[in-house]
Amino acid sequence: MIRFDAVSKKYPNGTTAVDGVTVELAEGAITILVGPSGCGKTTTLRMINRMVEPTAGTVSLRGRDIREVDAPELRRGIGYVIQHAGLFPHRTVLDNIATVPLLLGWGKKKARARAAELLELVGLPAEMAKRYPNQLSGGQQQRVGVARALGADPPVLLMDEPFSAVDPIVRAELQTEFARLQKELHKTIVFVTHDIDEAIRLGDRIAVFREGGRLAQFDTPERLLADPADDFVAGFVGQDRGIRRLSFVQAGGLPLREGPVLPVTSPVTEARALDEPWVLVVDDARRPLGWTPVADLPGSGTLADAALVPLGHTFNLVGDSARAALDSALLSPARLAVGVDADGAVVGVADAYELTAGAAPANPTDAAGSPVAADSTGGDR
Ligand SMILES: Nc1ncnc2c1ncn2[C@@H]1O[C@H](COP(=O)(O)OP(=O)(O)OP(=O)(O)O)[C@@H](O)[C@H]1O
Repeated sequence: MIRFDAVSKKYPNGTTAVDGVTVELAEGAITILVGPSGCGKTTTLRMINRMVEPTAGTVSLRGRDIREVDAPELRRGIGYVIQHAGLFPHRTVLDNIATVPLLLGWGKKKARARAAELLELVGLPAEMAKRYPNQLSGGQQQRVGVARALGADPPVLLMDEPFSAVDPIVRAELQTEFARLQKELHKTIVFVTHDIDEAIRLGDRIAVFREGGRLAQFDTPERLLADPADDFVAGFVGQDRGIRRLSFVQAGGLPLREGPVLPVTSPVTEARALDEPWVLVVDDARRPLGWTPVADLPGSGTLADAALVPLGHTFNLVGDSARAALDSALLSPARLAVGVDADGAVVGVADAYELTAGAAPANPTDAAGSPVAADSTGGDR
């Protein structure tokens, strides 16, 4: 656990970068430091590995004041990843990753074996080991940067805007990989970003800083969205926080109704009798085939003769979030989200109003469910 106790940093030029921060960062969790430019995130991060010394207060790691620990010894237990990866250009990928084990005197063979393991861990193919950093894409370089920081298996990882220099698609990939990696590794991670979406996606806890280096709120992503401490935090998390919050509600608890759902073998007369504008046509295993507008149905025959309009997408009651469900409603031609079970069979439908009424309790502390790991519609929470 990393503890900041009334920590301030005033640089010699008079800038107060961090002002009286008291916060406890949990072991084995990802804490995100987020806030506008110049609000003291990097300074705060660097005070953990003594690259910056506080001018007041105490930073402690597992109960020990870090001033009592030799900086090199302290840093051996703390990996550090920065924007643009900061790789050594004249060393191969493998040697870059092996840097810290070599510094620790592991011997070349053991250090390289470890580096090869890490290359695989971060999802890069073995043949990249011999390349030089400039022969990799930005995203690949960042992965190497993460692998290098993990070299000596440090319990703590500091990451300063590690994914900011890549395009949004690669960035999303890196975030997904990083979340997967952390599930395996359970490191204590402190991660700086100015991107609130990244913070919400990756953080177990988020520290929102305001200008002047003060902590505006320290909370779970869900609480931050549901109950921002003040106007600054509300503005920073964005206008659409209500929708984003739905990412933290499991779809399993949403209220669904039977809806206008009929097997493809049903006569068209049955579809008309439902007195609904759209009917969802399903196969014999209740898997959805498509929506059909009742007004366009042929005069006779079965729904097999009906023209089907694509569904948009369904949402899964196991594993998807309420946000995926809402998206499903908004993209549906019938404006009805289709909830399916693990076999893809239709369980029920709901419109956007029904979904959000069921998913967003008035009292934020009642919010149902825990964070949903992955959102099958693209996870863009
Ligand atoms: N070495 C330094 N000397 C003087 N002032 C500094 C120094 N490093 C940072 N600052 C100032 O301290 C404040 C906080 O900087 P810091 O880099 O911690 O902010 P940040 O939130 O990480 O910013 P960004 O998102 O732009 O990277 C800024 O006003 C910055 O100009």
